[in-house]
Amino acid sequence: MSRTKIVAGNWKMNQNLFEGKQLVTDILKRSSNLSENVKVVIAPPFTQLELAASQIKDTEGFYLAAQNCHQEKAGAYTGEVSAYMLKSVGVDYVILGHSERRQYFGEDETLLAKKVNAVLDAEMKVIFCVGEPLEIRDANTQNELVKKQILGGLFHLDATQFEKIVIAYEPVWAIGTGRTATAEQAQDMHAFIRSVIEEKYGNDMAANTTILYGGSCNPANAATLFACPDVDGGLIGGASLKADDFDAIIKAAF
Ligand SMILES: O=C[C@H](O)COP(=O)(O)O
Repeated sequence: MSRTKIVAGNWKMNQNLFEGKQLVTDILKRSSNLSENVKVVIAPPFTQLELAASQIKDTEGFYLAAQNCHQEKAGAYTGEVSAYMLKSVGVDYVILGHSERRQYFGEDETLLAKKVNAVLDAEMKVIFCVGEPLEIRDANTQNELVKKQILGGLFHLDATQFEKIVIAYEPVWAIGTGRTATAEQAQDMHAFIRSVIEEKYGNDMAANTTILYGGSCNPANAATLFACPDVDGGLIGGASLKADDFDAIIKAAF
């Protein structure tokens, strides 16, 4: 088994250019000299990407992600940004399927499958988010929903393409709420996701796919979550906006 551990900071719609520049500087000050088996991914807003790319370019172990992209390469889509454009500013990963995109922008599996293709065509990797809202968790049908999200968004890919996918499990009820999934809940879902991957792509792919946990992850709970055998790091929201907290979470992944 050779899984890459990743700690990714999703800034969401936060930080102007100057605040973001300072945040990257502060993170680099604390978290450089990482071991090679942990990757740190910074996902700032579009406006920050080019600058952040120049700030991290000489620091080993740091990578850049965008938070979304359009599914087409170019055209009359006012206000949109394509994967092809993101690649040209040095983006390595694109986050797709985040529950906020699903909820506020109506993104469904059909659209997400096209976006996944666009990112892979542009030779970047995908951090594909899945996760259930509270009512699904309360009804104990979270496995069915997460399986449907993975099937619809990713299972059209061949094995070579699927190797470029990182999955992030983010229970919607834990995002920005301070209510974290227990280590047991996270482990159960991550193991289930691995079993779903195994059914289609086999044991090696299942064992090698990086699966992140996201949802109110912070310095106090990161080590416990990351100690779960099927949790390979985290997708961090609020705590990624504070350099000290993000650094502590990164160090919990070692
Ligand atoms: O993408 C990140 C997640 O939505 C988690 O956000 P949070 O850490 O603020 O709960």
